[in-house]
Amino acid sequence: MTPALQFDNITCTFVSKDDRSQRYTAVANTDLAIAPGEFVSVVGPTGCGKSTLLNVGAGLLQPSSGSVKVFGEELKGINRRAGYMFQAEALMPWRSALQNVIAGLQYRGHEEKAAAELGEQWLARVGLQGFGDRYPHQLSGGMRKRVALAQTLILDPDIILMDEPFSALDIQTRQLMENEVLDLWNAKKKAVLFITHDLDEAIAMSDRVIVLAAGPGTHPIGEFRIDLPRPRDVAEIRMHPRFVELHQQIWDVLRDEVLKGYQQQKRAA
Ligand SMILES: Nc1ncnc2c1ncn2[C@@H]1O[C@H](COP(=O)(O)OP(=O)(O)OP(=O)(O)O)[C@@H](O)[C@H]1O
Repeated sequence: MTPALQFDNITCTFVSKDDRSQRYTAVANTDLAIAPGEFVSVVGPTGCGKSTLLNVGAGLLQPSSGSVKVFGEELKGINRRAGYMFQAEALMPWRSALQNVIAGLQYRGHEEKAAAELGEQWLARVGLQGFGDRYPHQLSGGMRKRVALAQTLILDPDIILMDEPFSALDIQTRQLMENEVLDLWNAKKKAVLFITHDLDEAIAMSDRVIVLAAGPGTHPIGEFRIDLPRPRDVAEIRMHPRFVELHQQIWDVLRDEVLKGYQQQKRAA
């Protein structure tokens, strides 16, 4: 089957922050393929290159070498078949929740009334019925994330790219959001590339977990199929004996990389 998103031998180098005459290789020779409908998480130590990889998949960053294919076609420019959700707040503070949700439809030239109707449906789907006229500052952090989720999914992307979308939330809200994402994903089965440094979150959500090495030159060093039953409740699945087993196996690979990443950050500080 043609992958929804395929990274072929991706390398990304940047001008080094410490010495501008040097280049820093963030990602090196990375291959990764995500099947249509597959939920793949990428975990790795802080600063290893997870976001860099996601930005390459989004078409926001041109790799130094290698190529990205989207449903078999070479990606040039922005990945229009993908929707994104980033860690940082992405809502426009001057727009109401509804106007934020339908922003992408408006940019694509959809008719206003139909867009607003669909927007209301999506607000209801993420549990925000009746909140459409609130502005971002009038919503809690969890509600703002729900608006951002609706804003991404309303465009019905074939690929969803998420970069630690819930890391700023408290644990209960986070688990609620994770379950909501899983429910929505279960209903439509899109390809998901989910970046996180939280191994529990990665296992609970995914079909497959990829472990990246500490930088420089990060690349996948482990790949684990998550053969846990679905549908899953992210809080309950953590008690499953197979979850504990998988966690142990993946942590065995990830632990050393996290330690290396930590040492590097200490040296850089
Ligand atoms: N535009 C850039 N210019 C220079 N260096 C960069 C640039 N973007 C990323 N880097 C460097 O590349 C490395 C990887 O960064 P990246 O943000 O991809 O890591 P990450 O794994 O997502 O980190 P975190 O887990 O902290 O979010 C870091 O050392 C970062 O400083």
